[in-house]
Amino acid sequence: MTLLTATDLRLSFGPTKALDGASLTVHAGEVLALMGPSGSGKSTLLHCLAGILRAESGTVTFDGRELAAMTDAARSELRRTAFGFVFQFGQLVPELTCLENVALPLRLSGTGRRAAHAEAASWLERLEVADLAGKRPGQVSGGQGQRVAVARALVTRPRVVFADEPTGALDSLNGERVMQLLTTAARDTGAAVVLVTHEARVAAYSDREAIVRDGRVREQEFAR
Ligand SMILES: Nc1ncnc2c1ncn2[C@@H]1O[C@H](COP(=O)(O)OP(=O)(O)OP(=O)(O)O)[C@@H](O)[C@H]1O
Repeated sequence: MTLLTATDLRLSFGPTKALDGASLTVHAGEVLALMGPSGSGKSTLLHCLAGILRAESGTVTFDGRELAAMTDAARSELRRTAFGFVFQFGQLVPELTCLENVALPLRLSGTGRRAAHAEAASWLERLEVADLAGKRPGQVSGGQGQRVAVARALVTRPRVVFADEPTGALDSLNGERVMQLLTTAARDTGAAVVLVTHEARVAAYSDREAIVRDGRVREQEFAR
């Protein structure tokens, strides 16, 4: 089932054509890796798909709704409820404990403190970092922080998780483990994952690879 579609996206930053007619389809529940050379437009495409950036032309449709036609409030609501995000670093709130960080998206959606904390604790356990619940992000390692970030991205049971170089700051062992945990949890909950990476061993966890070159999606391959 088609979940998210980008059609003929174009977006320039000054003279740089970051997207130059990019089209892509994301199917429900699949893990899709966006690969390609540095500067080819992968992050820009991810941000347009997630409704963070708006293309100058072209359309992005999620579940039959065109993002650009939605009000800002509706788009924010969609990002909060249907989308999860994992970035390379810096996405955890430093003043909050790991448990509070994971509970935050639920609290913002109106879930009570006790229920949000219970759900967050179960996600920390799933990501094998239950022992970090009371620690602040500054007190945990990079790999542990990314596990907490994955828990936070999945706690609302989103339809899509957008991950931009989620293992980019980790060594290969930690990176592989984070990818295993992310893809297993996403498959368990039925979330699709759109993943930007330049590492083949990270892309190996995907169902499908799309190659971005010069602001376009050149190939979409079924990896395995
Ligand atoms: N905010 C911005 N302002 C100016 N130029 C930008 C901006 N964002 C992206 N670009 C430019 O647009 C092009 C595409 O960038 P993008 O980050 O999407 O590429 P990428 O494929 O994700 O690269 P990398 O693999 O190095 O992260 C690059 O030439 C980049 O320098």
